[in-house]
Order: sequence, then structure tokens, then C-alpha cells
Amino acid sequence: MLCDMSIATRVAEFGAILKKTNLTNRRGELRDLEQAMSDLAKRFITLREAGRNLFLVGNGGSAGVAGHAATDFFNVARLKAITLHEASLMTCMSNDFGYENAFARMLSQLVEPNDILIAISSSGNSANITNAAKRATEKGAEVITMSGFTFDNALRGMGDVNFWLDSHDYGFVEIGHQFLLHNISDRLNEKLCEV
Ligand SMILES: O=C(CO)[C@@H](O)[C@H](O)[C@H](O)[C@H](O)COP(=O)(O)O
Repeated sequence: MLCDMSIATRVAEFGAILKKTNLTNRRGELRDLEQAMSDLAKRFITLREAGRNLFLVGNGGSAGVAGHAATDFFNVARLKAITLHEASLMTCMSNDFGYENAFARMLSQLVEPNDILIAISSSGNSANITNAAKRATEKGAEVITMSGFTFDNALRGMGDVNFWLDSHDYGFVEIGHQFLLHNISDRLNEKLCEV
């Protein structure tokens, strides 16, 4: 075995990374995780009451994370939640405007003030995700970023709320993001608990 992939070791490592979840605001100020999660759940309730939209973007495994979370936000939390990586539209936008501009082009047309964008990138340095975050902010939407890898990755400074996981391991960062998003949608699940 090249490295220790035992379940016990991986669970311990994953738990330690999650416990250290770093959450900052747009000014880079550190926020208390429990308070911020509670505030976020309340923010999603106001989003639902206002009939505004929730967009989620990511590449590769993070597109999968976005898709799972969008399903939970739609089905469990009753939000207008959608991803933007439907193959036909994504390939059209990428082919016509460049991959790095694809999500931003879509958001130019779709996003409105007081919508929310969740921008997910493990490295925090994928240009199509940082461009999406920039465009959503320009359009007056609130931006939540989820990243990992280096502390000073580009995405981490671009959101109103910025989650950062202290790991360079794609598996931990992706599943960690999924866990955190699930925790938010679970808070809006009336069958599980009330905010
Ligand atoms: O799932 C994985 C790795 O676990 C890959 O598909 C990974 O998501 C892709 O390489 C992405 O392109 C990585 O982009 P990013 O999350 O760093 O922005």
C-alpha cells in the first residue's frame, strides 16, 4: 500500500478537516461557523419567501456536488435551485465564448439582484468559477464560495460568504463541501428540524 487509506484513518482525517472549516466574509473576517451556518439557513428561507433563485456551479466532481445540492435545495428546501452545466447549453456557451466564460455568460442572462450563487471549486482557481462569482456580484446577487487547497486561492476572496477547507485532497474537499451544503438543506427540512 502506498499510503494509509484505511477507513479509520480517513474518517479521522476528514473529521479534523471539517471541524476546522474556515468561514470568512467579503472583508476576509473570520466568522463563527455555527452562527454563520444558522444565519445561512435563515438567509435561504428569505430567498424562498422572496421567490428568488439559487444557482450552483462547479467543474467535474464539484459539478456533481452542485447537482446533488441543487436537488436537495429544490426538493427538500423547496427553493428555486438549479445548476448550469446541462450539456447542450454548457457546450454551446463554451464553444461560442470560451470555457472560462461559459457560466458567466449564462449568469449575465439569468441572475437578478438578491439571487444567490454558490460557486464551488476545490482548487479555488478555476477561471470559469471565479468569472461566474464576479459576474453574479456585478449583477447584485449574493455569492457563496466553497474552496480548498491554498488559503489564498482566488475564489476565497470573492464571496459574501466563503467556505474554505484546509486540505489539498480532492476527495476530502469535495465531500466536505457536499457535507456542508447538505447540512444547510437539512436545516430547512421540516421533517428533520426547524432552523
Ligand atoms: O472529481 C475530481 C477529483 O476528485 C475531478 O473531476 C475534479 O473535479 C476536476 O479535475 C475539476 O476540473 C477540478 O476543478 P476545481 O474543483 O479545482 O475547480
